[in-house]
Amino acid sequence: MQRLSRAPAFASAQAVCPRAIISAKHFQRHRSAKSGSKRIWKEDFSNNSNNFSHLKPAPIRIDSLEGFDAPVSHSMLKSFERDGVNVKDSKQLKLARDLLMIKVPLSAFAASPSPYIIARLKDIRIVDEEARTMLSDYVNKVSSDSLPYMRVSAVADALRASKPIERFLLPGLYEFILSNVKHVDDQNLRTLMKFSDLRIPAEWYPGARLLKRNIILHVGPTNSGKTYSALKRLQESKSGVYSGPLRLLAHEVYERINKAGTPCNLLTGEERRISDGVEKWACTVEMTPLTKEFEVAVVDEIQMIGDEQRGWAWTQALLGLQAKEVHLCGEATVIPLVERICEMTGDTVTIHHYKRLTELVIEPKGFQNNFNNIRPGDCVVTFSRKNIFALRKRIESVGNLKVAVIYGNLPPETRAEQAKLFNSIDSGYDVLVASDAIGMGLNLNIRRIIFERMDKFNGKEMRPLTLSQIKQIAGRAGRFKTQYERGYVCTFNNADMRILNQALAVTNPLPLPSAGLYPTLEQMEKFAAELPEETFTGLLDKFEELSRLDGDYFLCNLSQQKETASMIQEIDLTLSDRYTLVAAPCNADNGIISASMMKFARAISSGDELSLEDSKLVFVPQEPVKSSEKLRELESMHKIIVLYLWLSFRFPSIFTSVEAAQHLKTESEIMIARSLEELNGNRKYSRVNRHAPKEMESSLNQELTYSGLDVFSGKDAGPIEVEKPVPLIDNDSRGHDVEDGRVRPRTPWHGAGGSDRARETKY
Ligand SMILES: Nc1ncnc2c1ncn2[C@@H]1O[C@H](COP(=O)(O)OP(=O)(O)OP(=O)(O)O)[C@@H](O)[C@H]1O
Repeated sequence: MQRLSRAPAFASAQAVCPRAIISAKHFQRHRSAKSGSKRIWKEDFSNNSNNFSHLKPAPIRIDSLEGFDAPVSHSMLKSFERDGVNVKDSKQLKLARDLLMIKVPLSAFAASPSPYIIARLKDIRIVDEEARTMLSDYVNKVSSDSLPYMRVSAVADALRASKPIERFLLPGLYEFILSNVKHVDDQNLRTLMKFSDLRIPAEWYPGARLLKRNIILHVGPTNSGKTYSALKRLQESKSGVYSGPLRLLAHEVYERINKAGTPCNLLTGEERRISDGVEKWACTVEMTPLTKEFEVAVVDEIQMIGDEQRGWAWTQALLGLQAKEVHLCGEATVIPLVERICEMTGDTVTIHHYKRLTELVIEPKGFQNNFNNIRPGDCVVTFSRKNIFALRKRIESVGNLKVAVIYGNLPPETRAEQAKLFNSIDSGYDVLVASDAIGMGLNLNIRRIIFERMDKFNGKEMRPLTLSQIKQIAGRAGRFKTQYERGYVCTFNNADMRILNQALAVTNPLPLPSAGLYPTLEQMEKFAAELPEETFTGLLDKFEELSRLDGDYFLCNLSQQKETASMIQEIDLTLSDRYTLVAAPCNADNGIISASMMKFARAISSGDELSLEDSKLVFVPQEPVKSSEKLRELESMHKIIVLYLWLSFRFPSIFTSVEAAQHLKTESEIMIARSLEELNGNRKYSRVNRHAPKEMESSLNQELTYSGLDVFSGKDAGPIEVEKPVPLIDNDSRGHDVEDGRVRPRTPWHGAGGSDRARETKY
């Protein structure tokens, strides 16, 4: 692997930086001499946490406040009144509430900094007393809302969105240090911070900025006809594009438009049906064409702009689509965010509100843990694959009912097939057992949604469902113009009914605080040129650490990309290849899929053609499989084929056997469907008898508190009385804290690279 040499970064930092010379204005105290050891550092912080007890929210400054349109609970209002807050002033109230929210995490950030923060400060030669002072001063500045680049509202929004708070506070801390500490000054670091500056993403799309766009927001609950109206405009237009979250939805629109007699192209990660001169497009949102001009664009499920992993694709579509009329369909929680973004881009915003077309009723008694209560048209929602099969077995054993299943790991085609079986009166299928994969993209004739549980494993821990998830899933019951126009919803366990009642009573859920971003290839190339020795994972880490964002944006979680990057690190590839490969649909936790990814990456590295047959990675059995484990393997085979197809569009000279791959894909889908039919779960369903989730810090809890509702008491349920929220008066638009940062911190990863080297260097 070709490498460019450079001096050890930290050594250069030591050479350049003199010891602490702290600006007299901001930092009166100097760090104690000769106390640089880690041990002393740790003791200093742990033993002196009381030193930070003076950290109190500063007095409210009305002139710096932002709009606030949410209700608060009576008890909170009373407590603010006692503290002298004029609760009739929405701005004062918002700041008081945000300050209350950030007080403890901010104090903790300064008083007990994590080893990560300590290490970052040490990197820039700030340790011990100086570091302690720095953190304390920074936190005081933040809580007095006087730093233009780190506002109280932004910190509170980050907390509400469960963002890692220290990650959020770090770029601001760097900025604060560089504007106040003279010894931290480094050209290389300034350059790195410049290339990772993500504060004005609207500028990345000059084509769209040249247009006067009208953004039409269609907001409302599920089943309210939002997408129907937007698609009508698309159909009437001369040229237009639909961007949806799922391959299934892109296919549906593609077929609908073609059926109506207008030719339409299809563009998804792994499928392209494109003809010259065709002016209508249906795409998955990541594939949205941003260089073509359209009359009308429709972006579906716009609330996914806040999705931790995929949010960037919606942001890119919103900022970059070149269409005079851009229709966004989704939840009302996006309104303030879209308005703020459009204020920046200069686009006009028109909002259309929708109401549910059908009635949704909460069954007061719930399901009462009785399988004899299952009826045709019911959909039981649970979140583990094993539970799905166990429940199917149990339901089929109790009554004379046949159960279809839908879960995320199934190919979209199989999910659509199962939905069709469930919807059809003649298929013999009566009941559906499904995961939250039913929340989007499927037309389902559901009479009643029954939540088997209200929490879900997120890869690390069990987390309560978010309000948006509960509403999205519950809203699937009762579909317009089907036999079940009135929908019902309940839970398996009585204890969960309280959460369901509360969640569905919320009419003003927490607004989405920010939109996702992802570094562009150009940004990564420039950034990498400064760090030619760095691995791709290291580059992503450092980009994440240094990137500065306006409060309306967040950097998407790059952990999946980093996992793939680490996996293929030893393979000789260009930066651009790596950038492409880390975005591939690849689950690094799945052994078979990651082994395939390695083989594919090696083929790209060598430049040798690789057919799917020759790769010997995929084996599709000729008979249905009989166990859940074997089915899982078959599902993985399908994913490898999809990965191959995905790569075939990006590296067409390497992955050439597209037709054979498509054929294998269809074969595997057929075999998965047949296996599903014959598979008899071998796990017995055991009823989970739990009370409502205990985590009082949960995101749902926060959302409910925000909405002025009482949160889980842990008591057994039944319908509850909902406290009436107190509406507030003002609804100002939020200002932007965009500023031209001029100061950057020194970091230890100093590279000597020029910008042209990134292309030459193999990463
Ligand atoms: N005016 C209408 N005439 C006929 N059918 C309609 C009309 N409006 C909506 N529908 C049908 O009602 C169903 C729900 O509409 P649509 O998919 O647009 O809802 P939505 O608000 O986008 O919610 P979801 O998130 O569930 O997609 C669809 O089957 C749609 O075809």
